[in-house]
Amino acid sequence: MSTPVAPVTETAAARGDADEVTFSVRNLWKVFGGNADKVVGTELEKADRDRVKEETGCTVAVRDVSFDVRPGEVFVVMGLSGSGKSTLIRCLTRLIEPTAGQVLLDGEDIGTATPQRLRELRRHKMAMVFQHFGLLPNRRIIDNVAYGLEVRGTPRAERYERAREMIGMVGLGGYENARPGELSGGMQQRVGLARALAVDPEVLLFDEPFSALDPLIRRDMQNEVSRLQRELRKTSVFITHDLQEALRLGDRIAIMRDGEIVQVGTPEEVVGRPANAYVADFTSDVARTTVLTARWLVREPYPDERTDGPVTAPGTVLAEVLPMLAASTAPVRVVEGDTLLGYVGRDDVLRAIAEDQLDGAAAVAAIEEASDDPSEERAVHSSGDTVGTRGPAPAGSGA
Ligand SMILES: Nc1ncnc2c1ncn2[C@@H]1O[C@H](COP(=O)(O)OP(=O)(O)OP(=O)(O)O)[C@@H](O)[C@H]1O
Repeated sequence: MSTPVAPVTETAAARGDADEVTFSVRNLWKVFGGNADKVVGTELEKADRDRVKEETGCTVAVRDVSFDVRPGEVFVVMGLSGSGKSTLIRCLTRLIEPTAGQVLLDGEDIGTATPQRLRELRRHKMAMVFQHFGLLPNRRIIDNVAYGLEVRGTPRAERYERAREMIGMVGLGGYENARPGELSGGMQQRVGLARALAVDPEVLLFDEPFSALDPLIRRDMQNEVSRLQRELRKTSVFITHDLQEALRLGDRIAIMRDGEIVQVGTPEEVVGRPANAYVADFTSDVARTTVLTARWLVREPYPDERTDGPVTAPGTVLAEVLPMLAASTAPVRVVEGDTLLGYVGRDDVLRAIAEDQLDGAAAVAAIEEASDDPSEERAVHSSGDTVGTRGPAPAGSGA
């Protein structure tokens, strides 16, 4: 092929510059109960939650969690109720004191910050959006949005100007003087969002912000967050128990189970190459063609294959690649900027669809079989990143 083909690694696009990190979380633990010191650093560290509870009366809410959040990314933490998501996000700001481990924000150790420094960080660097909005009911919308700036001591005219701007940004222009009780749930959550954005934080923390909203409004709010994210590129940690929400919003998703992170990966990695049977089961209802993109399947051309097919971007989902392939006998050319990454043909997409037809049980069984090798299991847990056995080989590997 005359055009250079960039190496395609599974997470290169999502990872960006791996050296840059906003949040760095290392071996974080939260054990609720008076005997926490009898758990971390003892042989009970490895015991399951029930045994720890039985022997010490403690609840292991977060267990030895490590991950990095990179500047500008939306890092979603997803898990069922009780998996430890809320505890984890609260440990990031020390709203809950971690039992052990380290949280660095831009390299600064949150754990050793003085109460005053912690207040400064919470006021200037981070803002939180809660499930139950947390609005002050007797204050007007504009006062609620300006609240964080008021606490910071920003002059009145300046904070109202900024609040008005943010209210406009979330689509609530005209409601400045209304009270929260006069607004619908979705609108109140927009106020919550405007309030968080008003302080121009470096990091936005979302704790199940849309769980109380009905499905259509919820969808609306997800689109709103996506739009704002495209415009503002705020580093965000987003907690949800809804897989579709995680897939829609996350640049990367961490899946939690019983306090542990079982996989961290892009939506494609989590759906296309689940790290274990639990994740496979979790994602088995997701239509792969709506999540996997051309980048996932891209390959070198076969000998004598036509190379004049339609052009598409690597981020195009397979559901949209399909009609292009139906209209052309040549494979699609996957192009990013000026670089031809490679090709995706009918067979490639058909194979991906065929895998989608595997029933959940078959997929889970295949993964269970693959993860019988204990070294693989260790790899998943030690790196915290995706190390699966399924998925296509990268282009250039001869696959
Ligand atoms: N203050 C607390 N004291 C004792 N146990 C707690 C406390 N807070 C949470 N837990 C326990 O820690 C575990 C993790 O709870 P957490 O609320 O973090 O999970 P979650 O994934 O956010 O669930 P949900 O979505 O239901 O809020 C649960 O077993 C919960 O009962």
